[in-house]
Amino acid sequence: MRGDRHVAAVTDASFDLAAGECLALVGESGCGKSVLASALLGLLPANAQTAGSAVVDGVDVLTADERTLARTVRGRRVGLVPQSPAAHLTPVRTVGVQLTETVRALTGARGPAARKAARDAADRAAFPADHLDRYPHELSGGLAQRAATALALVGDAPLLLADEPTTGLDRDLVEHTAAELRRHVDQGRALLLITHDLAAARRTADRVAVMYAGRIVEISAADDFFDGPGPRHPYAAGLLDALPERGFTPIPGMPPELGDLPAGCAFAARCARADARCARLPEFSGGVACHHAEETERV
Ligand SMILES: Nc1ncnc2c1ncn2[C@@H]1O[C@H](COP(=O)(O)OP(=O)(O)OP(=O)(O)O)[C@@H](O)[C@H]1O
Ligand code: NI
Repeated sequence: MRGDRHVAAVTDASFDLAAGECLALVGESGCGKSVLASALLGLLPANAQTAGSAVVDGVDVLTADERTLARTVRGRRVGLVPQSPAAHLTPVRTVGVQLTETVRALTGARGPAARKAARDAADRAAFPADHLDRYPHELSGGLAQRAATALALVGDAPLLLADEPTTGLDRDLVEHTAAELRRHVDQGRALLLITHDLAAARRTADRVAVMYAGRIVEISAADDFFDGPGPRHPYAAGLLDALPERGFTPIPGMPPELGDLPAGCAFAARCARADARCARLPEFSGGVACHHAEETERV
């Protein structure tokens, strides 16, 4: 940022994701989820500084040059399911034409072969073939979502990245989108699902990663997280308790400014269990970053 100031948008994030697995990345607005996703697509702003590595199917996307990213990563190794399909699709071209263009760009196929590959991608995303000649504004929200997913599937990328794919959709459509994303996982793709919607995460994910103030503070199996024994990090427990069906109890206070983080645990100021140890940054170990995780009952 201007002057010498900087924002630690994502710090020490470490996780792996296997084929056929879905990891849900959850956390409050501004905690760094989308920045992490942008890093995996090589789409960080030009002034961003990175360290470490993020290997997707053999390519380190943090150090790869623009040409490598454009030719081998975006669409080919990582398929993006966008947050707002209506804004992602080109308004002046039909879905079929957009799909065919994407096939050409990613596979080099031409003519009938390209059109067949476009129809196949539509089919895999459950987009109806008789709607391929429609323009985006002629589609319902659900069909626009499937059209955008079809575009993400064209390059047969082993990793799908979905940033808030269910935001703004009504309940039926959320269920539907979650089920369809899960189907792609069951067919062998890896899915990083970024979401505010814990219900959608529960429906789709094998594991849950909770992010707070730029750090992953807990990673656990979705079954453990949602159904018991429950989250181990007090922040993760707070997120669950804030759900309407779990008492609607908000976490007191606000997350810290990422440009002005405390030296110790960033959650301590809002945490009922905070004590002197929390002035020191907790190590991430055994799936959780909290000084209290080992010695007490799960919260
Ligand atoms: N180019 C940038 N310059 C300065 N700060 C940035 C930049 N990009 C992101 N940030 C900051 O990084 C932080 C993380 O943003 P990010 O968009 O990843 O949050 P998020 O978890 O995706 O939130 P949301 O749930 O609202 O989408 C925010 O505090 C944001 O202001
Ligand atoms: Ni975001």
